[in-house]
Amino acid sequence: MLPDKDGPGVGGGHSSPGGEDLSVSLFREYLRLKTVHPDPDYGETSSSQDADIKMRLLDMCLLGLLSPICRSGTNPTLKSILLNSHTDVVPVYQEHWKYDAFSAFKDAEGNIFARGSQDMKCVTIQYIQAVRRLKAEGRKLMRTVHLMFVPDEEVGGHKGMETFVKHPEFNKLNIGFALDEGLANPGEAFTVFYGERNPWWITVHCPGSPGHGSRFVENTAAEKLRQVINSFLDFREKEKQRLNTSECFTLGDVTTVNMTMVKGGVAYNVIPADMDVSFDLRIPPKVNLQVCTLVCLYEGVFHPLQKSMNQKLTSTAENDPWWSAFSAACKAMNLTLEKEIFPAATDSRFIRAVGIPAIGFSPMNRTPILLHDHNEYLNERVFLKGISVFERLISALASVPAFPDEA
Ligand SMILES: CSCC[C@H](NC(C)=O)C(=O)O
Ligand SMILES: [Zn+2]
Ligand SMILES: [Zn+2]
Repeated sequence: MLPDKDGPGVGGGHSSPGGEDLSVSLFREYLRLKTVHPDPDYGETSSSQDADIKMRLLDMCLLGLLSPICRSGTNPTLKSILLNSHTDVVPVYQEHWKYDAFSAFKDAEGNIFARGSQDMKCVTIQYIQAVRRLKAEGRKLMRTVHLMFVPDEEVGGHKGMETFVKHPEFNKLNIGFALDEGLANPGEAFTVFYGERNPWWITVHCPGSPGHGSRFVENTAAEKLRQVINSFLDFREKEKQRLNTSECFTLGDVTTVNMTMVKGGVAYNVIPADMDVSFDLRIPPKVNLQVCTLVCLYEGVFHPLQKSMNQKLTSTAENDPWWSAFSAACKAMNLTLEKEIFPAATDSRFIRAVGIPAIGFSPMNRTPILLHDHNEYLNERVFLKGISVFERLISALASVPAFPDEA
């Protein structure tokens, strides 16, 4: 995917014969690669080489490719900066799209429509182009910068970042601070995420007495199922009220509960011996997870598919060196930041879990949140501004002075 030195180049006002900025052309080219679940084609994303950036493929997982790329710093013993992005995208309902979701169609306003335009192929190309611009300008970076392109984030990261953070190769990168994906902001401000809610995907099994569909059988599975559904949905209603009645709350501050699957039954006239109901819960980092576990156990046997217990937050204290470099660079660019807890789950949770501070940040203001939605798009001007934003941020983060224990 990465073009050669003679390829599209660093953009920044340089345009292709069609008059399009070269970075935009590269972005659209990347959007056309079908790295879409359930059968993402990761092949092309990792096939090319780049003369500016040293690239290594690590094929340690069964399905995916993990590709750390490094731009060496002048002091390689210092902790490095990780710019992480996932290469996979979620499926589309093509019939609901105005344009082919993998054509990267650009309309007259410069809106580029494609799956992944917000989540998160924009950020991948912005990182690459920002690092190249720094290189082209001859800027020396004190700390090494690693770009990592990981697979399978959209299906839980098991064959991607979850595995990679435990691998010795990850350790060798000596990462001190990471950037990963965030969300668009419809207003003027930019949202930054310093933590995430814990995803719990649980199935409650409701066994009961079977019998003929014409009788009043006691203790049926459906009665148990109803109790379970009622208590989960009652809690959902309370949390929804809490969100709607407090101005200071965002989605990341409350627990969401959604019933997402129900299974059971074999025939109209046979009372089933069991029924299953599944929920997607997202629990804020400050909620006591032990209590949640007890509540769930009280409801019945449950089999968690996802049950993240990681409650680590990244410091946004004024005196934190990483945050202070990040926020000062944003201030210098007159960007207003809104700090939030990420409502869903990203690879940042695995990075934070191994003790590395991570900030979720996709520089997309004046943009509706359309990740996983129909007609996902990003405007080319917003995209291009993001490259300049990352250029300043990367430079600031790579210049964070050595800590006493790094000397
Ligand atoms: C829990 S693993 C699935 C990850 C997915 N991430 C996003 C950003 O949509 C989610 O939160 O559902
Ligand atoms: Zn994403
Ligand atoms: Zn996603």
